[in-house]
Amino acid sequence: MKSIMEAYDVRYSYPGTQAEALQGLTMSLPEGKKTAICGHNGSGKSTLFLHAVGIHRPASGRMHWKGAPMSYRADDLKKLRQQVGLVFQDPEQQLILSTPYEDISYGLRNAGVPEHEMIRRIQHILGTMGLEHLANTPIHHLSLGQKKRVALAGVMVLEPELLLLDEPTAYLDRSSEQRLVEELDRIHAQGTTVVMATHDMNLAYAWADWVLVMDKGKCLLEGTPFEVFEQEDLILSLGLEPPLLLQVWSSLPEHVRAESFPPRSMAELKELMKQL
Ligand SMILES: Nc1ncnc2c1ncn2[C@@H]1O[C@H](COP(=O)(O)OP(=O)(O)OP(=O)(O)O)[C@@H](O)[C@H]1O
Repeated sequence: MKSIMEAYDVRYSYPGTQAEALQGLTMSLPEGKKTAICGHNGSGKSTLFLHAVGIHRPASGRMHWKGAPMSYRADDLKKLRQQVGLVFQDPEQQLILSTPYEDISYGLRNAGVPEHEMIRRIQHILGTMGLEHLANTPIHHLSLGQKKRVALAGVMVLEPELLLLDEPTAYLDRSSEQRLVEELDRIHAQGTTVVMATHDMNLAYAWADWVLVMDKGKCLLEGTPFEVFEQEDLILSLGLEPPLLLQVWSSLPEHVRAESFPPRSMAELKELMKQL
């Protein structure tokens, strides 16, 4: 599997702290896939993302982008941040201007995109993300789900090759979550590598092609969702909840499991249940 970004033995401590947030992190993100990075609070997921866009720099070890060591020169970082988009967990940290239209145009303006091209790209992203009617609404009037979509639009308008999302579904209701996941699938289908950090094992299992599990600033496990989550004892020992679909699957009779694949959705589980 070709990787788009790698970390090699990366160590990092926040200024003024003793403890290391990344403690020799080695991992790779597969190109063209949907990857979920799981881990409990403080395992280092956000710190990894901040390294991925060059906001933080390893104290030791290396980050690689597309097979080459990352360069921290200002112009290279500017280029990197157009190719690697990061959506923060809290949209308030990301949305700085007063309306979605202005906010989405900010990155394009910074990137020096000509005015006519800027207008075309903003109209396109507002349309594809169903945000046209909110374009000139004050951001503080938007719901959390709407703010998260605007923050995503502001990153996607730069057409990154790698999209990183930190807890994109946190605090969203079921329908807003569904809508966001559909949006991510659409973005992925158009060729973007998509990576989300999440606490939601059910979502990671159902959505991802590839899963990384982090603990104490290291990557402990990686593989397909089934390969990772079938290691139930390890998942539990890391304080994570095994996905519900797999818990139900493992309680099905041996003969049903022997003749089928583990379900990735409720619909697939219901089909299996008919065999009982
Ligand atoms: N700005 C900061 N200053 C000091 N320490 C920090 C800072 N941000 C994170 N840390 C510490 O670094 C470690 C890794 O935190 P990080 O936010 O990367 O984890 P995370 O897996 O993203 O957690 P969460 O799921 O809660 O977002 C934690 O011990 C955390 O307390």
